[in-house]
Amino acid sequence: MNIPVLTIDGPSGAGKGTVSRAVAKKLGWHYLDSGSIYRSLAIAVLNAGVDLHNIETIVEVAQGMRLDFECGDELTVILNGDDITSRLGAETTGNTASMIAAYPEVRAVLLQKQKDFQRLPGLVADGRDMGTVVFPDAKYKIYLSASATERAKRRYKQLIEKGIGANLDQITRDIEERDRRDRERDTAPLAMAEDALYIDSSDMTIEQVIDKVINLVR
Ligand SMILES: Nc1ncnc2c1ncn2[C@@H]1O[C@H](COP(=O)(O)OP(=O)(O)O)[C@@H](O)[C@H]1O
Ligand SMILES: Nc1ccn([C@@H]2O[C@H](COP(=O)(O)OP(=O)(O)O)[C@@H](O)[C@H]2O)c(=O)n1
Repeated sequence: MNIPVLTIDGPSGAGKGTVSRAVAKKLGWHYLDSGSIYRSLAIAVLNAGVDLHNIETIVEVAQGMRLDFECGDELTVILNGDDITSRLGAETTGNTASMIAAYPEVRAVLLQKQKDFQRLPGLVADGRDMGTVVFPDAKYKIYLSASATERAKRRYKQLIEKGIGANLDQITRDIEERDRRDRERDTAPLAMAEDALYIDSSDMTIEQVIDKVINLVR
């Protein structure tokens, strides 16, 4: 398939979403926020009151989940007819997503849903395993990171700006715990693809990161 894909993988708070959206807009390409698929499943599982160790039922919820993405200025996500956008960014959602994302059976159900986003004229795909598992043949691959302290500060600021109560120490602990879980899981762990370009954004502005990524593609 000759449809170009740019993958941007990395840990929580590195700037993947911000950079991916800006780059997709500049290039006129589609955008896949794969984390929002795992986050939506987390909400579906929490809504259904399923025990997070009950893999079989989580897989059934994933199979039956109907998701619609509406791309305006902000991404709107409709889960089984309900607008869940306001719940997507919560830390509980991200942490639950990271727990259920560790199950290979869950990842297998969500794989094709993600591949289907590859459409002309191109795709920017953001996540943990975009360059390693979902789009291993992608033409352009980035691994975007930043120190855990810097990522926690960014996440804290982002939550406060959204009017969501947050505690910096708790967020730092959550980020470290999520990093560990995402890196150590057996299936599709967070890892840099061998052919990816590594960018550490700790001391870079958002614009500097966007320029670097655009230069890679052009
Ligand atoms: N280079 C940067 N410098 C400062 N803040 C940044 C930078 N990149 C991203 N941010 C901010 O950090 C927060 C998290 O970014 P986001 O794109 O959601 O990260 P990710 O998708 O990797 O979790 C956002 O509020 C964003 O504006
Ligand atoms: N491609 C992906 C994307 C997300 N995820 C999981 O989903 C969680 C939430 O992803 P996200 O990209 O929305 O999280 P943030 O980086 O925005 O904090 C991650 O911690 C991962 O465990 C994944 O396993 N694979």
